[in-house]
Amino acid sequence: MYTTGEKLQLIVQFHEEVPKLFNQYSLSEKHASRDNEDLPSAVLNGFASTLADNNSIGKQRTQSKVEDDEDDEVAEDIEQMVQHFNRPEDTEVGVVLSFQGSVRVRVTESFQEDVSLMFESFLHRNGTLYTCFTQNGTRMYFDDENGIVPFPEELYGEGKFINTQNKPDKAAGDIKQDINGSSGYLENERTSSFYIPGKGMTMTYIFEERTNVCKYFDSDSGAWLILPLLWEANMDFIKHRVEQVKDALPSITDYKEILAALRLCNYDPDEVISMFYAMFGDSLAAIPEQNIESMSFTRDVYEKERQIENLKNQLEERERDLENMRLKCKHLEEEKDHLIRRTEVLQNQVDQLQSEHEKFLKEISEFYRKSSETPNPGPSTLPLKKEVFLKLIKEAHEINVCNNQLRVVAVHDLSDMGQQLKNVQNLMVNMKKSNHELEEIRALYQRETLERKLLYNQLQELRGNIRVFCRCRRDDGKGEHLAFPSDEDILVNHNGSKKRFRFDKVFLPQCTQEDVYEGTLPIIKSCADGYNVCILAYGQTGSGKTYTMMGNDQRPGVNIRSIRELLRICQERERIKYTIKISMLEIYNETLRDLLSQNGNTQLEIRSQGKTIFMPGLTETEVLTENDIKTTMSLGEKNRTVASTKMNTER
Ligand SMILES: Nc1ncnc2c1ncn2[C@@H]1O[C@H](COP(=O)(O)OP(=O)(O)OP(=O)(O)O)[C@@H](O)[C@H]1O
Repeated sequence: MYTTGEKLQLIVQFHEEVPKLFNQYSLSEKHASRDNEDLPSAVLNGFASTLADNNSIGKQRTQSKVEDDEDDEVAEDIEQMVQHFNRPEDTEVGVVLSFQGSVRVRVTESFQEDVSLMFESFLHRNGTLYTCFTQNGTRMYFDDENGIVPFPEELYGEGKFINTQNKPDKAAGDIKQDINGSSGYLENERTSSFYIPGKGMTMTYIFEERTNVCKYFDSDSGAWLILPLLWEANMDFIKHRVEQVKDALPSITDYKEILAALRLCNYDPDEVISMFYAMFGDSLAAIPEQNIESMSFTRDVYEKERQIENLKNQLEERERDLENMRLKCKHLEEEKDHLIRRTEVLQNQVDQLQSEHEKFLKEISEFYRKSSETPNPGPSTLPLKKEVFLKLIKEAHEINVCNNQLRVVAVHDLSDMGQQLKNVQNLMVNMKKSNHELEEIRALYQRETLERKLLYNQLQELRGNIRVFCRCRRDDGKGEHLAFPSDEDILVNHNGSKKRFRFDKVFLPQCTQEDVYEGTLPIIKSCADGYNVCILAYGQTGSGKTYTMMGNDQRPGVNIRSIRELLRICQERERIKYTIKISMLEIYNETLRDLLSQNGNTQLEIRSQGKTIFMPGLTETEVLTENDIKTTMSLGEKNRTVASTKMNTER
């Protein structure tokens, strides 16, 4: 994992010259681990009970849980075969099945006959289990495509029949008698035999016993339900007991196996230890190194799962905090804007009052000046008439009144202005405080965003740095060769044999371009956080690599959608300056060609310096908008098409 600062580059390779190792490694690794995991449970749980008519079996019937996909398939096969032998509706058929032992089909009185079929299991060396039976001297089996067909002869040399026609021995009969004291066709229903390495064929019997069961109260259904194994594994009470068993028997590495044994033994670790000793004896003393490794690996997986869960919770909590802060920030910003507007209004009022005040003072001083300049007509020079004199006194009085009124108004206005100034000062102080608070919240927000990003990328790393997805293309012309038992598995049916492949995710033929893109979205986000990411399409010619990566105008592929998302993230993060550059190159017949060069045909060389691999002269085109991307990519596409046409003509 490298951090690359601000430079992001998405290199898309188109051709299938990419080493196959990449895919094969992850496939074989996963498949191998699954095989190891499944073997004990496939064998131990190989008991299916399918009941066409429960009543016909009475109280003794056994309902075993088939916990494995393969077991399911076998049970299904058997059911299909039984249907093949089924009679019309008026016939009751009671069936007791054990696919490792024998199967009896009892037909009631209306048929007046008993039909007994012996079922056999054939274990192919690739792990496929075939359930066969013999009809008219021919060994048959149920094939998913063709129904019931003769068992292919070529398979005989590729595997072996297990527990073929194992008749229960005397001991089994004795136990049966002791326990039930009954006889009849149900006699061996719980009896079977099983091959134990080192011990040979060993008789088994299903005992009915009371055991403690750990349940939880499910408030949705209002019922007490059995805890799934994985949940139970995380309970301190259980963990402690599992550790006790592990400490005593380090060679027992399968966590699930210990848990299952604990369940069986009433959660008594001593009993579990005794049971394992009885089963495996001295071989328990030898501790193969790889078992210890695998044990610590299992522990690591649980630990990682817990970490992922914690990280997820932390991430959610941070996101909630961030949302609150974002709201608070927004609120403070609005308050700040409001205060600024209010301050501006008040400032205008103050300015207006001040100019009015100045104007008023001017008027007063003008008035005084004029009144002092008015010549005092002396009694000697101007004989003052009585009326004029009275008029002047009246006017002087009025002016005095006016003057006093103006003084009152001026004093009032001045105190008003003082108050307003005080308000403005308070507002300014508040605004500074809010600004400070805003800065603090902004810093906190940035810190939280950074932490969220780190947690997010940590989560991605924990989920696995290399993820292999498989997209299956619709092909209406060909029959159904693929089955999809889960989101992560593909079952390939080839000439009657089935092979299971496991991926991080399987996209069914009906999955859309959006679905596939959704799968890649998390790593696009990591790319914007400065991590190197690579999305690679690999597959047979015509399998849909170009369609998935490029798509068309109506259904754009992963490339266009990813860069669209990158552009969106870059625009959202205003404070960071991102540069997005595109390079396109093609590898064909061991030759590298720069698809964005001027002539579209420049050959390139690969060089390495330390751990860095680069191609000197590879064109990098900067893109700013989605249109730029489309133009650049269609230029690359055009050069690619032209080049391949040329090559075709040359051949
Ligand atoms: N999921 C799909 N849905 C619809 N059409 C598809 C799908 N996948 C592929 N196709 C179509 O199948 C054809 C072959 O696909 P595409 O060219 O993508 O294969 P390719 O793996 O890139 O082949 P090559 O290796 O020869 O370049 C194209 O016409 C494409 O439109």
